[in-house]
Amino acid sequence: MAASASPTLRTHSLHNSSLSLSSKLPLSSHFSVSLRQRSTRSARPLVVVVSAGLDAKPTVLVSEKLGEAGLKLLNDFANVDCSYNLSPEELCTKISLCDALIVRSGTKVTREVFESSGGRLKVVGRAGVGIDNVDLAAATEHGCLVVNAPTANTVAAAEHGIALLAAMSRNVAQADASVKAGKWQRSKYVGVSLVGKTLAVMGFGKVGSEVARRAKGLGMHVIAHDPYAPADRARAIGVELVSFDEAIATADFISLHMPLTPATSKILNDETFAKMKKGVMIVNVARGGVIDEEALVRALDSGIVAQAALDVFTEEPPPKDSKLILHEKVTTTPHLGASTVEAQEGVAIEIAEAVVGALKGELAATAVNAPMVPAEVLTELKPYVDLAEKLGRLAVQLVAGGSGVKSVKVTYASARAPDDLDTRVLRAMITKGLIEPISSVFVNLVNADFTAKQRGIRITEERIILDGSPESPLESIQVQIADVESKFASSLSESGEIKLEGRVKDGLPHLTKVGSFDVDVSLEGSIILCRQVDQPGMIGKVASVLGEENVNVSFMSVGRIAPRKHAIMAIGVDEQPSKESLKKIGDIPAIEEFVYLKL
Ligand SMILES: NC(=O)C1=CN([C@@H]2O[C@H](COP(=O)(O)OP(=O)(O)OC[C@H]3O[C@@H](n4cnc5c(N)ncnc54)[C@H](O)[C@@H]3O)[C@@H](O)[C@H]2O)C=CC1
Ligand SMILES: O=C(O)C(=O)COP(=O)(O)O
Repeated sequence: MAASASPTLRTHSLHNSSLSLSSKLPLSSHFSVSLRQRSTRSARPLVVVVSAGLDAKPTVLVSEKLGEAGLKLLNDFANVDCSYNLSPEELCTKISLCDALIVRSGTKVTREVFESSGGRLKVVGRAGVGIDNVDLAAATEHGCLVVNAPTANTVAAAEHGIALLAAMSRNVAQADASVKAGKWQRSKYVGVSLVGKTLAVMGFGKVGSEVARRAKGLGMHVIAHDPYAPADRARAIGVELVSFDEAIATADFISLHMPLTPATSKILNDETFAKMKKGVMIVNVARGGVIDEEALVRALDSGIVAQAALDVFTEEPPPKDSKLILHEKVTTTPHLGASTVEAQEGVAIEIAEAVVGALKGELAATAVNAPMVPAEVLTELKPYVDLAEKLGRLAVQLVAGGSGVKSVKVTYASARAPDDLDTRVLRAMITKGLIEPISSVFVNLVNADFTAKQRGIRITEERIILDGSPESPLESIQVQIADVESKFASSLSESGEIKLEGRVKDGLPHLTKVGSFDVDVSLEGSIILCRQVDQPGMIGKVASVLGEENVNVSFMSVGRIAPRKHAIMAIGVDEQPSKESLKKIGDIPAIEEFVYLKL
């Protein structure tokens, strides 16, 4: 066995993962960005994704118009069904035949869609930024990864914001309609200048900062409000970050660029309009729901808001008789922010690559409902990911029928500083190993914590901080299941939990401890664990039973507490022995108990 660094007595509890995944994972695009910003190890952090486990060509349903370049990428890999304008019922019917779904903002991917998929839907790709039309909690619960294309339409949306700002300040839409109606009303459509005016950018993310940059070029004084934006990024382009109240009270123009979340829903309402400068002008290319539309009509009527230019609406398309749409001080476009030729090609490629990659089980850079793990961290953890799943798989098979798994403790021994070892992937894989052998649930990184919680399994994690070299991320992983009976009593620790420990040796996962016995078994194929009276000839006896049935033994290892007392023999087998052979092993007089475990 590899010499392990000696543990110090310092142990500390990491965190209790019994929280549901959905409550911990990003529920809005801004959250996923902030996670990304936290990563210091990689410029482009990635996410481990679902392996779709597809034998045949997968089917991808594209429910809204997607750029040709993206369709080509999809067609090279999958059967692509482009069905636009599906009713909710038609979508629910089709989805059970699809492995992936690609949408824009016009398709509502509701809980019913995930339920109707019968577990086949593995990835939803949003060809754009906003994922407010996708029920993320339902996606997570169904183990479905949601990816978006967060960058390719940023400039298009920013340019549209500027276009609306300029058009609105000079009454372009109203004047155009008037000329077309045969009028020539030069004095009616005198506008206001942008130069020297204060623009408040609400939401200083990708689009907001591009709008700010362009507005600076127009000679505007730009301030921004964004509780999560780093001040240095704002400073770098000469923008001051201010409070919400200060932004709306000092602005001549307000441009909205935040995601629609519970916190931003109707953030412009009667109360906040009342705090604005009389005559303020408002641009919205974010989401209709961030404005209370009825309150906006009142603010337009009272003159608080001089004009509004809106690309997005609470209901799309809005009702034809909407007072807001028909208001003479309102300029509208039908959600065109992302609709440039260039942006649509870019978005289509970005989403097609993400969806194909996810279906292949590769890493996804733009997952919005799974933890982000930088690529190099993942590469390093790969053998430990295998080890984690296999330990979970073995541990749960040791549980005697009838005793439900409730409490699992995972202990990581490592010389790395706690902040330098991200265990979310390992925890998810242990959960997968624990749950999949005893259920029909497909567990992945997206739904692992949620599934564990749903099944009442509380997983706690602990770290043992080792002295020694932090070169390797982990020395060992230990999985303990408390308050259960074991099929194999020798797997119980002194305090009565099922306890397994594993290590990575030469890049391969090994089982290194069962209960209090040291063993050394490479974790592949299947394993027979026997407890026997430690005496000569035992290995030969078991091997000959297996040999008679032509079951290939890949390795054997014996661990004992003291010579000539009890020993545990771990035998790796390539084929599954018959019941008769297993019985014969059990009948060998010195064998006190044994168990057959599949990996
Ligand atoms: N009209 C259209 O066709 C398009 C609309 N969009 C929408 O534009 C919005 C922004 O998109 P991106 O800039 O790409 O997203 P982003 O995630 O890069 O930026 C959003 C910013 O809003 C901030 N934010 C979150 N909560 C906030 C709050 N309560 N107050 C102020 N700021 C808050 C976040 O910290 C983040 O910096 C999204 O709603 C997106 O759906 C994006 C592209 C096209
Ligand atoms: O990317 C976004 O958030 C958008 O709003 C663009 O929507 P669309 O893809 O044009 O339906």
